[in-house]
Amino acid sequence: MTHQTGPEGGTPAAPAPATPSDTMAPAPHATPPDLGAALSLRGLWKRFGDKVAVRALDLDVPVGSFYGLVGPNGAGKTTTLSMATGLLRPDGGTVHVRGTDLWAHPDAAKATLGILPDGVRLFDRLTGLQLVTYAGLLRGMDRDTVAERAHSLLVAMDLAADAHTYVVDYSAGMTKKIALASAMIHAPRTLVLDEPFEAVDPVSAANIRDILADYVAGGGTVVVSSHVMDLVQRMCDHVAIVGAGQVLAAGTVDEVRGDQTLEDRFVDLVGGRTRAEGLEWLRTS
Ligand SMILES: Nc1ncnc2c1ncn2[C@@H]1O[C@H](COP(=O)(O)OP(=O)(O)OP(=O)(O)O)[C@@H](O)[C@H]1O
Repeated sequence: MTHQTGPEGGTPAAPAPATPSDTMAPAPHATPPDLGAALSLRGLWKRFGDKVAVRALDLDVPVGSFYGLVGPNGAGKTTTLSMATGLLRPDGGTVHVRGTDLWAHPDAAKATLGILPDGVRLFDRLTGLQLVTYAGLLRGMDRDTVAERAHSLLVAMDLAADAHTYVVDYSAGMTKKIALASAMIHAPRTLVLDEPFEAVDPVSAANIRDILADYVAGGGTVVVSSHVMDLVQRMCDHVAIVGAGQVLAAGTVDEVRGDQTLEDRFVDLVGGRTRAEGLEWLRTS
């Protein structure tokens, strides 16, 4: 269980204290990072101009968990994962990857991570095979191992027939899959995947779920952000619901959802259901 949950499990986490001026003051209840966790975030803050995207966010991802991060649009999921993986420097707070302070020792921490960022451009003038190979060589792997794994990954992602197609000519789903293959080639201990199933067809999604489940069964840790509650409920063993840059609830999926579906729990915590008023003009009959 992550430290955000109360003794009852998936109860809402105490809201991080918003200081009157929204300064990056550490939370008074601050607990030290969990150095045994796959990922331990403490007091993360990120601002974009006047907008506070992430506000004193704490999260612990246990080793060997399949962790879902869910939240409404603009909740701060991508910003959090970007800070947690070394892509975006936090304004405040710390990130520990299995006990290593990521922002103090980025090379050591990042070597153990595989990352599928959201919206980051790939070297799309390479073929799929070249891109995955390049990712392996960049990680310092030898050519024979890279060639062997690249082949296996392309088969697993159902991309073998398009191994020699330029990535720029891939569909959105194919691009997602080749980026995922590139994130996995060095057999990282932790995979952090931002919306890995977006635009991916159902058969490929099921194949990817199997690959990730095997990876977790073998001791790996997966963190995925997703909007698809049903998928998270079926696939993940832990979940954090994020809203307005804070963790609203976190723990095992059963703890967080209680006797509700995860989707109902999500709507309860996040709110925001609106009645479509003023759209009468859309009715055609
Ligand atoms: N580079 C940026 N510049 C300015 N504002 C940003 C930037 N990146 C994110 N934001 C803002 O920070 C907030 C959190 O954005 P973020 O992308 O982290 O949300 P998200 O939970 O991943 O959303 P979604 O589910 O829609 O992908 C949003 O209000 C967004 O507009």
